Amino acid sequence: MSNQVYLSVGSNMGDRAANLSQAVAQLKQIPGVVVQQVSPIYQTQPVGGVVQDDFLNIAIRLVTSQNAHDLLNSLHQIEQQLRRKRLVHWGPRTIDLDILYFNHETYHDQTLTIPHPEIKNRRFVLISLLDVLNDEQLITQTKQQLEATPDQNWVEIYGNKR
Ligand SMILES: Nc1ncnc2c1ncn2[C@@H]1O[C@H](COP(=O)(O)OP(=O)(O)OP(=O)(O)O)[C@@H](O)[C@H]1O
Ligand SMILES: Nc1nc2c(c(=O)[nH]1)N=C(CO)CN2
Repeated sequence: MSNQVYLSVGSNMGDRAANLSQAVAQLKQIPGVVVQQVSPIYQTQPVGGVVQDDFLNIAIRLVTSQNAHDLLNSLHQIEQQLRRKRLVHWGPRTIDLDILYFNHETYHDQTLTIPHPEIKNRRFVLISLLDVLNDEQLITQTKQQLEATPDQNWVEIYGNKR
């Protein structure tokens, strides 16, 4: 379980809170994954210009023995099980699971970019990530990114469910 990973999870279709909790439950079932912390749920204004319903978003801290590509495949399986359909880029979705950080690695190929390139552009990611980070370097960096982000979309606590 040597890899420290942070995820962002979002839903804006159907029973959004149920979608998030099912995604967390399914993450816990993946062999070689231990979920360590889940942020509060945030209700967030859609980022990116597509007119669509508000999202619920969470961030997750986990450790895994899987490599990044195997973890991404596992996340895609969860998305398929929750019947995500990819129709519109940055558009509505029952569930979306993004890898934000994988250790302190940087990586890019056709299927995977780490760190996720949109982190600093998304307040909902920065705010939820700060709830689960336990890495001083990333906490400092994330606070700086939050102060500097041009994203002005609202982000509010949705509830106490985890
Ligand atoms: N860090 C990453 N986490 C998750 N997916 C990634 C990552 N880097 C690249 N991808 C790739 O992005 C592809 C498209 O993802 P997706 O359809 O979820 O994009 P999106 O949710 O519309 O946009 P965004 O990734 O900016 O949130 C995935 O199939 C995956 O291969
Ligand atoms: N508020 C919010 N906006 C988004 C989100 C999201 O999860 N939350 N995901 C997107 C594409 O992944 C695009 N825009």
